[in-house]
Amino acid sequence: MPMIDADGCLLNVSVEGRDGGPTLMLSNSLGCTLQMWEPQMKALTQVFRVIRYDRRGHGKSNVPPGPYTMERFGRDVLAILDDLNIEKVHWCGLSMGGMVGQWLGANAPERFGKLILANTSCYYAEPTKWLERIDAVKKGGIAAVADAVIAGWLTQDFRDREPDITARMKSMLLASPVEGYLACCEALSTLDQRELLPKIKSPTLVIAGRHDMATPISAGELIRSRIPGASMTIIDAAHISNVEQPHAFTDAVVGFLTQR
Ligand SMILES: O=C(O)CC1=CCC(=O)O1
Repeated sequence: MPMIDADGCLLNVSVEGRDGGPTLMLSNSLGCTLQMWEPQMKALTQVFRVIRYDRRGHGKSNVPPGPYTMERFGRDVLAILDDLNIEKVHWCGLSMGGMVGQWLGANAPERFGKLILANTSCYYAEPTKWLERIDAVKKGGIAAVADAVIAGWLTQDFRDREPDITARMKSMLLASPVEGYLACCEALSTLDQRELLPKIKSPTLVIAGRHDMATPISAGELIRSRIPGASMTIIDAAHISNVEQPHAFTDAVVGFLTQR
């Protein structure tokens, strides 16, 4: 896996899949590494060259001091594409990954074919919940918020049915570097990309989770309504819908990206 330099921050990047196929870039949720896409990799790599990466502050990437911004996260992606000499990709980002996708679609449209913005938001009407989370993590580490976060990621039904997957997701969250996690929460506390959305010209699919309380269907609907021509699919899942409903998620991604 290459480490790619984005303005002095080394980012952990993985490139797999079909050589010469169209390229799809995947972008993670807060507190997740590129491993979160494991349920999709077998199917996606048969059709696409797939780029995954750990956002700065996460996984095996460096953890420079915050604050971070959506622009910084977007420029990190452009640095990865430049380093790999890749002109244009499709984008699928979940949660924060969808927020970075909004920034990129509006600010670097020539680099993106189609966009998939899953379980995401363009702003938070109640940013105080991020300030409270920052406070709790500063006092007690990520363990202080882990159970509540996991309850938002996966429905109770899924957690009862799939304790091993749930435990793996919790370990991934708990392994997040605290400084990186906090710097990302700070970026979320000031998020407002509502004015960017009408600038997005790429064909866009918004995916929402029927049981997602973190970025509810109404947040997805707001994004859909502001991006010209965007469509929306609802999956029977909570926030991390690609893990909770891997087949439905993969089908939605492949169907949208391969349709003419
Ligand atoms: O981790 C969460 O609580 C949910 C979330 C919101 C933005 C994001 O990336 O994850």
